[in-house]
Amino acid sequence: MKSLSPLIVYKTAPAAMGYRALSEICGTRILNGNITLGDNLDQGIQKMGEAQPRIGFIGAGRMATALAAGLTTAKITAASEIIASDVLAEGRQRFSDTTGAAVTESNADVFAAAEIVFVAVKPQSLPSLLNEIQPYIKPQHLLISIAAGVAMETFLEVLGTDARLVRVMPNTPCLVGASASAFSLGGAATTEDGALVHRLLSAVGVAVEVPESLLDAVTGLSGSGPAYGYLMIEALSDGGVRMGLPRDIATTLAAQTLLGAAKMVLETGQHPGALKDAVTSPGGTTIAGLHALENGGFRGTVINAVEAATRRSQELGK
Ligand SMILES: NC(=O)C1=CN([C@@H]2O[C@H](COP(=O)(O)OP(=O)(O)OC[C@H]3O[C@@H](n4cnc5c(N)ncnc54)[C@H](O)[C@@H]3O)[C@@H](O)[C@H]2O)C=CC1
Ligand SMILES: O=C(O)[C@@H]1CCC=N1
Repeated sequence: MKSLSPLIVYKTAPAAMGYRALSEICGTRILNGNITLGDNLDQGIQKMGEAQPRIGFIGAGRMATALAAGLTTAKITAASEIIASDVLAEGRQRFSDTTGAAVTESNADVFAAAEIVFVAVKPQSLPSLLNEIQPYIKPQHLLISIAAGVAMETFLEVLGTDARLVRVMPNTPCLVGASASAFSLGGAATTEDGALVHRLLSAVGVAVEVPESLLDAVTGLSGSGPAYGYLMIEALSDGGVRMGLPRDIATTLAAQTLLGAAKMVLETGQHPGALKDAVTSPGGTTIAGLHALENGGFRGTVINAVEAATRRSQELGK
């Protein structure tokens, strides 16, 4: 085992990887919240709090709650290492009930306690928020914006170009470890910051790095996309009910069918069109259903939906 000073342990342990990363790096063990140092370490970090960068959320709404709950379920961090602020008591209550993490009314508290800070307020709340938090941001902070549409330039104009900033477009299935996220680095964000964000997002689903110019399209597709999926599931279920199936059975079959189709695309690597053809017998049932969908403009409607949501994301940033 290497002999490392606490400072190097602190800098080397990927922020937010928590107990697990510290253990891997320096052979520490955690007992009752205290670190037992590896045999060959020179000296010690006595308490976890001295070594562990924490994760903060400004805005404890639906997306922040889903992310925090997903991260703790994935054991990438502990609830005790998360703090969130919200102006609304209701938001704070829901966040703490769902995640078990600390909450506060004060955005300053979050910057004092956490080094990785997700900005998770609505785009419309951002202009005043940025002015408020500007004095709290120090070099140790990595800022992660999940706001739809808002370019990193808007942040950096207020915060200065030396702020370490990453823009992420996640989606709510991170709650169940099945999100699709994309991110871009900005400001003074380093490759290590990018690797850290990739690890965090990968713990709750799939994550890809894209140029910032593509993030509005990502928002129109996967950011908003879960809602399109729910609509499809609900519609399939309605179809089943119309044809006589009980509602609970229809919804289970509809959701599992979309899950199965998605897994087939991701796990076989086959083109969706080829997989569709494998379901479609000549003169059979599937082509009758597909014909009805095509007559209703299904593909064009879905393409229009992604386009409309992308355009709205672009507007929100203006
Ligand atoms: N909901 C979703 O599926 C997704 C949302 N996003 C983005 O995440 C962000 C948050 O969205 P949601 O969680 O859906 O909204 P939300 O409305 O559920 O949460 C936002 C929270 O921010 C709080 N807030 C407002 N001003 C504040 C301030 N000055 N200081 C502290 N807290 C403040 C609000 O009280 C609210 O609880 C948005 O920018 C949205 O574009 C991104 C991807 C998906
Ligand atoms: O509807 C919205 O504006 C947010 C951004 C992506 C998903 N929900």
